[in-house]
Amino acid sequence: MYHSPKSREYASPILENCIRLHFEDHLLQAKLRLDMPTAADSSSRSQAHAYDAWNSFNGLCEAFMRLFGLISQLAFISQQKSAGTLFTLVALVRPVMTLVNERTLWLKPHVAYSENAAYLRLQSLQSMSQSQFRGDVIAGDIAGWITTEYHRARDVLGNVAAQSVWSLYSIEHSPINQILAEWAGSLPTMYWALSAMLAPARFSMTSIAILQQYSTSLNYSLQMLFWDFSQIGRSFTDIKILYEAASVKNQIVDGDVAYPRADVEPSKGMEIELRNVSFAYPGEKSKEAALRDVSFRIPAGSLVVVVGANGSGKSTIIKLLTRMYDTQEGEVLIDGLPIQQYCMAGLRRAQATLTQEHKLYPLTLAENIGLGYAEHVQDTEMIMAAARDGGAAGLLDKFKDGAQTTLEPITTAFGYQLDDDKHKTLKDVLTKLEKTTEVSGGEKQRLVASRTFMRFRTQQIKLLSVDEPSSALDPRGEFELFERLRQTGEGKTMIFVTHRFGHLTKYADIIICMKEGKISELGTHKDLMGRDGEYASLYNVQAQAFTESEVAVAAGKE
Ligand SMILES: Nc1ncnc2c1ncn2[C@@H]1O[C@H](COP(=O)(O)OP(=O)(O)OP(=O)(O)O)[C@@H](O)[C@H]1O
Repeated sequence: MYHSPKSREYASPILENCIRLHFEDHLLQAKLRLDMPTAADSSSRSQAHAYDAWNSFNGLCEAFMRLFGLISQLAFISQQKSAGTLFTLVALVRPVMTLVNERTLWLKPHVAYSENAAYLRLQSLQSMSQSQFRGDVIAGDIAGWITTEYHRARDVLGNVAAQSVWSLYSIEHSPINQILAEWAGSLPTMYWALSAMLAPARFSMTSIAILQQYSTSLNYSLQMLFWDFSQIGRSFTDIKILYEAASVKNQIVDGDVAYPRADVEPSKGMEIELRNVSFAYPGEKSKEAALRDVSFRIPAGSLVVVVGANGSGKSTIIKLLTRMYDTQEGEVLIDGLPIQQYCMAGLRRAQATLTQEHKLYPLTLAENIGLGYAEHVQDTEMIMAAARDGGAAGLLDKFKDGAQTTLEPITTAFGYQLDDDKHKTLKDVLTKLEKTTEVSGGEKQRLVASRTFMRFRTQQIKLLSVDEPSSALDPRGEFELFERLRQTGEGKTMIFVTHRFGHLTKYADIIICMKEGKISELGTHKDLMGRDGEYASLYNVQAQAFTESEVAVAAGKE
């Protein structure tokens, strides 16, 4: 059969597409028919991918082609007068030895996982560079802590090999098999040479044949050398890309003025002013900017409540104050100086934020809370006190390992070629390893809130920004959290972004009401209620809900 590489190049993508689409359709239907409990059960969750089908098909074709090639080669050699069956057997010794001695995991159903605490710690810390944690890492100023802990874990790991499980498994522990295989590789040459010596008349072409064999192996060695060099070239490119990534310039440029400034009267709070600020998120598709010509001034130590409809720009104000972004127009002034002039680390050390975007780290509960004050991450007493403030103390008691529990640990476990019926024991092991400890959304919010209370213990906080952190909390939990935050932040500047602002309004010095990226109203509760505008309407909707529920409760009692 004539086989053209060009025709293969053309046909292969078409065939791959057909097979892929066929199996994608098949998998889609298989997944859609699953009910909720079955889908949640990891042992029955389909781990198949449509591209596996193509890979298997491709692999099978290659294997058959190779087998066909081998049979043709063997048939050709055994037909040669000067070679015969004995030579064919001699030529087969090495490939057979290699095949028998090869330790490969690919053909065995297996479950692999790591138990090495230092390795798992390294993986957890590495995962904290992912974008989902960026906000927390920047606001919490814990990049330094992560790096130190990473180096510590690497020292503990020492020389323990961290390659993939497949390469670790295939490493030959004794070199004897390898040496024997090398010798076996020379057997054909020895056969030719010996035969030529015993019957020189029959082997007039012997020397040429040996030379031919040498040239074949030389050719092979050269090809391998070429391949090695191309690999080295690729490695250099990879290293270059790595270095380039590390030297990419941040868009937010650090300032050099230390915060708090020595030339400003000491105060417990931070003075904030926004002057004609307009801001659109980089790459945002919306035609409207998130903030448009926003101006206000918050004296140090004020309690501010920001209200407004979804998407009106409330959270964006907090993001500008933590310098997650810089304004495109207008100015943000902190204690009278543009925010860009301050050294970011100092400015962030003076801030505590609590938002719905904060995440749980893949670390212990103690570290999740303690990282609010990285220097005291080992201080159990302080952590427990912060957990009590955040309403998470009861939660820590719930677990067998208490504060040392890791809720969402990095999992290194995976299974390969496991059949539901045949490999039940391995499947059970995998299910057990994959199990994470589940907590409710409200419990997560309590843990994250405890981290903020831990941060207060640095005694450096001058601004507390709270952005709707209580969506999953029950009403009592939310009320208690806001009360504790308010009391802990007494005297500091506090900004609360919330839709449920009823119980905060009586403490608010300033209420900012946002609408479509602009300030629609600004003043005290009394002022704004008197105006009977946007704020009054939002307030009345809440008040009405309370009144209606009271009427319903009263009606139920009758
Ligand atoms: N990271 C982002 N990238 C692009 N656009 C964003 C981003 N975050 C917010 N926006 C957009 O900016 C506008 C203001 O969003 P913002 O989150 O400040 O509103 P909000 O008043 O806090 O809303 P909510 O009450 O729903 O939390 C919205 O139109 C939103 O879609």
